[in-house]
Amino acid sequence: MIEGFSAEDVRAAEEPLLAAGVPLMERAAFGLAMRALAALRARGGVRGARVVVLAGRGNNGADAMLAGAHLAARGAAVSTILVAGSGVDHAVARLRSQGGRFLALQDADDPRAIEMCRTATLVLDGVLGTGSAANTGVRGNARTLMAQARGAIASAGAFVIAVDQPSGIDSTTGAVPDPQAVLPADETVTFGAAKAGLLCEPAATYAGTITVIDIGMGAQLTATAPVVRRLQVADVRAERLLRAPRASDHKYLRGVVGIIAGSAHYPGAAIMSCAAAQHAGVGMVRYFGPREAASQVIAANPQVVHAAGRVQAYVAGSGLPADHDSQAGADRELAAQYSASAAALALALGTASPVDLARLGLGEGAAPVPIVLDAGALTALPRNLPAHVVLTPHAGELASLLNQAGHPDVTRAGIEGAPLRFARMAHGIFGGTLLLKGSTTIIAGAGGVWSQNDGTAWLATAGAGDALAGIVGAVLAQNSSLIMTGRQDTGRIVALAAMIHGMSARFAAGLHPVADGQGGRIDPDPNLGRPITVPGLIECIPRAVAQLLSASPDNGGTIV
Ligand SMILES: NC(=O)C1=CN([C@@H]2O[C@H](COP(=O)(O)OP(=O)(O)OC[C@H]3O[C@@H](n4cnc5c(N)ncnc54)[C@H](O)[C@@H]3O)[C@@H](O)[C@H]2O)[C@@H](O)CC1
Ligand SMILES: Nc1ncnc2c1ncn2[C@@H]1O[C@H](COP(=O)(O)OP(=O)(O)O)[C@@H](O)[C@H]1O
Ligand SMILES: [K+]
Repeated sequence: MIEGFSAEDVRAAEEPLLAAGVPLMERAAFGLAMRALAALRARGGVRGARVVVLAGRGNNGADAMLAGAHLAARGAAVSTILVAGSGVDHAVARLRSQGGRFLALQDADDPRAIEMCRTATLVLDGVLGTGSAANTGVRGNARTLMAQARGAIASAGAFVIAVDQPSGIDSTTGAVPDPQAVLPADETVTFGAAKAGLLCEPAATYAGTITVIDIGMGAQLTATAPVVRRLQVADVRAERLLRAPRASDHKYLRGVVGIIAGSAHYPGAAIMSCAAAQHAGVGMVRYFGPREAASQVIAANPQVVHAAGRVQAYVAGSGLPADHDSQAGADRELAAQYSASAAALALALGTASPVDLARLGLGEGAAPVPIVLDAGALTALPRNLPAHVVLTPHAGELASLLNQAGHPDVTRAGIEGAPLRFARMAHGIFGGTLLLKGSTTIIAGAGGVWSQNDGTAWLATAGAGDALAGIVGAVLAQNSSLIMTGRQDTGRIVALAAMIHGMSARFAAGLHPVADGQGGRIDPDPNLGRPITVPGLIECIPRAVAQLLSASPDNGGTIV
């Protein structure tokens, strides 16, 4: 599990250690230097490599310079641009004593600074860390330099390491107030604990891979709730969030999903959602829809059952248009789908009428089960939804929901610029468990906020959301009784679904982890790979599930 804390909480955790004389900065700088050495070794070696340190006047710059001193001691040519004209004295002195050279920036347009960047092998961005008071981005000369240096550093092909965080991001929220002046990093080496902002967009895009350096303050943070968490493969295995079927299982014990999606005019979403749910390992998928749509769904997925009846979770709304009234008025099939979706929501809320129950093929006394509300089911929502009602909007759909809820100024672009903030805001208004789709998926629920980025940008393809809804439905169905009895956090299970979806996409795109030759694994750059289609993604879901199960003690498989 990666936990992301607020800058404030990390600073509070550091305080007693600093007061006790624990050398946090030395440890941070050493850890940073080790990562920098690894990057240099992978790029032709350390001796003679040109390292440029961008150092602000605070402790972030000091970390970068102290790491620079380690690199200089091993033969790298280290040049430091003191972007505020000066830096922490003892760090300047240490680096100077190892032969480091300095440019104290007085003129933001000093051509020598850009020239240094243009020939760099490695850049350490130590302009600003958690000490940035206001959410303004980098200011002053440093701002001008950062904006100009970006192009020069990119043209040099230099490897960029952000020290603690990319300078100018908001450490806690992930906001990037001045994107033109933020240097995109290949790796962020962060100290003590991940900062929450690194796990959230848009900052996450600038952070690259995140390495947390243990500087001995873990114990100080154990009592502090993280702002965000990220589920990892090892967590799924350790917590047994997925289980392989037992010899005694029959299909009803493995979970049944009911899918209320699509129509004869819009069958694609239903086909993909049903297929995704089935590939994620449920015992059965029931399709609730008109006969003509069902025949298309079954032609594509012969195992799907077109008969109402008991399920452990519903998925409603994928492939149904959002403008209910005009659509449903003209189309009886759509009207029937909307009312089935409303009936399933009523069942989840415990307010289903006999008519609702009959529509779902259930008898009196049927118990509430979890439900996913996607696309066309995401309108006119009641408030204070229970956690087992899962909403899966993208930014545009969330903007409409918030507009309807009395926030007319919220826009899609606004949400994309601050997904953590708006996901929490929407969760505060509607309750339930909210999954906000995007390049990083944010899940806000009663148990806290999760941020998953297991996918690839190849996922930005039509139908990927329909597959996600099916996978969420499948894992909810498999965990239905745990969720409904309060023994499992819905958000954690929804984060698992986002993870399965992302991993499947990476497999489909050819982004398989590879062995590093030392018993470890290297994840390839998620921006490489190849185009995917949603059917291709769906074919890879079993492989993702297998990987998540493989090392669990009762399964004994091998890592794929
Ligand atoms: N507290 C500690 O002992 C530790 C701190 N560490 C490092 O220290 C960093 C925090 O250091 P500081 O608190 O000194 O803060 P920073 O180094 O992040 O920045 C503070 C300096 O930047 C300037 N500044 C603030 N906002 C600015 C803006 N918007 N534009 C331009 N300049 C701005 C301020 O004048 C101040 O001098 C962490 O990110 C981490 O890198 C690590 O060494 C671990 C231990
Ligand atoms: N750039 C990206 N990087 C990673 N994942 C993405 C990216 N863009 C979209 N996704 C994911 O792809 C899916 C798209 O869903 P959605 O927007 O509902 O598409 P559709 O309506 O076509 O199915 C979501 O799971 C989203 O998180
Ligand atoms: K920094």
